[in-house]
Amino acid sequence: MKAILALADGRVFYGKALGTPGEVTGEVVFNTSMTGYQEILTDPSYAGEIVTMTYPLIGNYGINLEDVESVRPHLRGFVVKEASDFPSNWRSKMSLDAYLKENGIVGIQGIDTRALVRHIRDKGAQTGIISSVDLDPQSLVEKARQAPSIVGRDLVREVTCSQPYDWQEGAWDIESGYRGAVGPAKYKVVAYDFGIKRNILRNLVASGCEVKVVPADTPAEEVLAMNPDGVFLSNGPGDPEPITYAQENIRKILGKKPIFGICLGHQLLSIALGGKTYKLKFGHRGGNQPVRRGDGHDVEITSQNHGFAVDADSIKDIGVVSHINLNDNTVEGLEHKTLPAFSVQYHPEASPGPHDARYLFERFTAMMDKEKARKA
Ligand SMILES: NC(=O)CC[C@H](N)C(=O)O
Repeated sequence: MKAILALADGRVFYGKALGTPGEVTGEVVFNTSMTGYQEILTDPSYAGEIVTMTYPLIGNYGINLEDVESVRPHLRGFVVKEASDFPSNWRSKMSLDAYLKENGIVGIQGIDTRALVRHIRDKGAQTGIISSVDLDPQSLVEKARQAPSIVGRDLVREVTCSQPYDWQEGAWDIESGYRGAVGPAKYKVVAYDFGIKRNILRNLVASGCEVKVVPADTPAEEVLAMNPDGVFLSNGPGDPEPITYAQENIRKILGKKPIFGICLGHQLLSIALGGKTYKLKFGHRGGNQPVRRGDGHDVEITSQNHGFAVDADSIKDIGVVSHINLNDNTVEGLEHKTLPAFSVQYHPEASPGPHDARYLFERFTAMMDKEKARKA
């Protein structure tokens, strides 16, 4: 079945339908990871986005039931050069195409993804449309132009949980799968779910935390009444600016409990501190983003997925920029100058991606230890 990907600026790509036939609009972005497509599909941060994989063959190890970051795929559409019809892996349960169909995700394959990515890098990420039901390029470009932009929209409400819940799953092991906690929990953590990835929760459990996940709009008073040792701010989709309720809650928790934020959580913490965010030209999405730690020569290779960033100047009076992206010198981490609060723009839980930054979970537990000792 034929399919078309059309961009709002008029560029059109002709390919074949992948997954569910239909039509979707979203912000067209690209991810340079060579593997990890299951984690990418199920990362709620991709809500509202049409994700293009730059690696040319996707789906070759199939779909298993374990490598998921949430219950279902959240991205709007999926673009690949070639989807493998012959997955091969001991854990594989179905093909990529079957999984996309089962979850109602519209995709396209067989287009020149290199040309698409060069176009996005030159012109910037923009709204696009995938369709296998309307094959008129002009009509599709027009629909892409009419579709809502990702800027200024609250996408968090679409992905956050509706009720609080406890999380118990820990790290994965090749022999036994996901394990529970390794010993009795030392820390009580409340995690704000702005679109949380499961591997963050697993890392918290593996670091000795008992975790309660709460909906994105849970009032700070309720969180403080649970008397946690620390509060975690999760990743999530879209523009951080319109998520004002979260910024207000963070302001109320700041200084009362240690805070650790990842990605959207980092952006929300920065805004809560008086900082500003802006939209990057085409974002950072992939598993090999180089990040410099501190002022020295320590470099981490990191997993990233973000289209917005924190303006360095806007936070210089309240925070120290702890990490910098070496590709474009953008802010990748922030530490409050006086209060126990820090955050990173990238993904230390590394799902998918390298594990260089796992130490940040220990930094959080060390911060909670210090606070406990100070209050004892
Ligand atoms: N992974 C994330 O949390 C992404 C944060 C935000 N939605 C951005 O695109 O910048």
